[in-house]
Amino acid sequence: MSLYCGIACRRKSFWCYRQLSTYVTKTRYLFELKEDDDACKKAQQTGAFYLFHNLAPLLQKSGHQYLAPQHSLFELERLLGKFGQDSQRIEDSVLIGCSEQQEAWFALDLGLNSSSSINASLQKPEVEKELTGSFTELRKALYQLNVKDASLLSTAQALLRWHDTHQFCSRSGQPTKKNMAGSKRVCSSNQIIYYPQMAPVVITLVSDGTRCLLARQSFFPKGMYSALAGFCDIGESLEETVRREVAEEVGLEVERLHYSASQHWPFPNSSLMIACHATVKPGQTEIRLNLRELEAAAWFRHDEVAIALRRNNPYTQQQNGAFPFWLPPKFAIAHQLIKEWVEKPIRFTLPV
Ligand SMILES: NC(=O)C1=CN([C@@H]2O[C@H](COP(=O)(O)OP(=O)(O)OC[C@H]3O[C@@H](n4cnc5c(N)ncnc54)[C@H](OP(=O)(O)O)[C@@H]3O)[C@@H](O)[C@H]2O)C=CC1
Ligand SMILES: [Mg+2]
Repeated sequence: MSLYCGIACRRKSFWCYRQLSTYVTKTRYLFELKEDDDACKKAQQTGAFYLFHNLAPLLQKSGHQYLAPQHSLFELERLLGKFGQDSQRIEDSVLIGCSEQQEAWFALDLGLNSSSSINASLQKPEVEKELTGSFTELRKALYQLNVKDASLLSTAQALLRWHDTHQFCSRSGQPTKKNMAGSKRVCSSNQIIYYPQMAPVVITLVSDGTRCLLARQSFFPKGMYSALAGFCDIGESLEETVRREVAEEVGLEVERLHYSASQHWPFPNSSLMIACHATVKPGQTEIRLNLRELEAAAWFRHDEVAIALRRNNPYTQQQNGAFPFWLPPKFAIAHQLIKEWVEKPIRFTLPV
C-alpha cells in the first residue's frame, strides 16, 4: 500500500491524497479496535467472519478459482446454535482487517479447542455440508485465491495459530487471555503481555552478472527451484544473514546487496520474508553444496529462467520421466524476486 501511494504521489497528487486519507482512516479504525474491547465487540455486529477448521480456511470452488466466503454475526450465531454451541465461542475470533467502508473482518477457527472456552471442536463434515464449502489446506489453495484473499487468509491463519500455541504464560504456566481483537494475550497472574511474533527470514537471489543461482530442498515439489532462504540468527543484521546463509548453503561469498521487497509468509509458522538481490565476487562461482540444507543448486541462464517463469502447468511430467524446471508460483515473493531479475538489471547499493 505504501509503495502504491509512493508511486501515485509522484504522478497524481490529488488522487493520491484521497487514497491516503482513506488509508489513514482505515488504519486509525483498526488501531481503535485493537485497543478497545468494547469497540471491537461492537464491530463484530456489523462485521464479516472468515471461518477455519484446524487452521484450514473454508473455501468455495468457482471454476479454477477458490473463493473465501464471509459470514455475518447473525449467520455465525445461527450456525453455532444449530450445532449446540453458545455464541461465547465468537470471542475466540481475531481481527484481521477491514474494508474501506469500515466493515471489520474477523477469523474464527471452529476446529481448535480453546482453553478459555467450554465449547468443543465442531465436526468438519457437518459444518462443510451446512456451509456448502470445504475446509482446504491453505498451502494448496493459496495459488488459486485472488491476492486479497490469499493475503487475508495468510494473516488469519498465522494469527489463529499463534493464539492456539500461546495459551499459557511461559513464566508462570498460568493461562493467558486474548484481548477482543486478538492483537495480544495477557497472563492472568503476572500481567505479562505477549504479542504475535514473526521470524525474520532473508530470501536472496544470487547473480554472477549473467546467471542466477537457484536451489531446491528435498521436500520441494519435483522440478521446482527457488532462491536461497534462511532464518535470521539472533543478533544478526539483514546483511549478515544474507552473507552467512549463502556461505552456509552454497559455499559462496556475496559481495553486494540490493533490498527488493518483503512478504508475510504463514508457513510453517509466521515469517517475515525479506527479499534481496546479491552478487558474488567476480570469478568465484563454484558451488559447494551443503547437503544437510539443500538437495541441489545450480546457475541458470536468463533465457532458461524467463521460460520457466512462463510455465503454467509445472506438474506435467516429461516423456523421459523427468519434471521440467519450474519456479515458485506468482504469490510467493521468490517468484517476484526472480521476475524482477529477468525483467530489469538491478542496481546494487549495499556492500555486505
Ligand atoms: N514465500 C516464499 O517465496 C518463500 C518462502 N520460504 C520460507 O522461508 C523459510 C526459511 O527457509 P529455509 O531455507 O527453510 O530456512 P533455513 O535455511 O534457515 O533452514 C531451515 C532450518 O533452520 C532451522 N531454524 C532456525 N531458526 C528457525 C525458526 N525461527 N523457525 C524454524 N526453523 C528455524 C530449522 O532447523 P531444525 O529443524 O534443524 O531446528 C529449520 O529446519 C521456510 O519456512 C519457507 O517456508 C522459502 C522460500 C521461498
Ligand atoms: Mg535455506
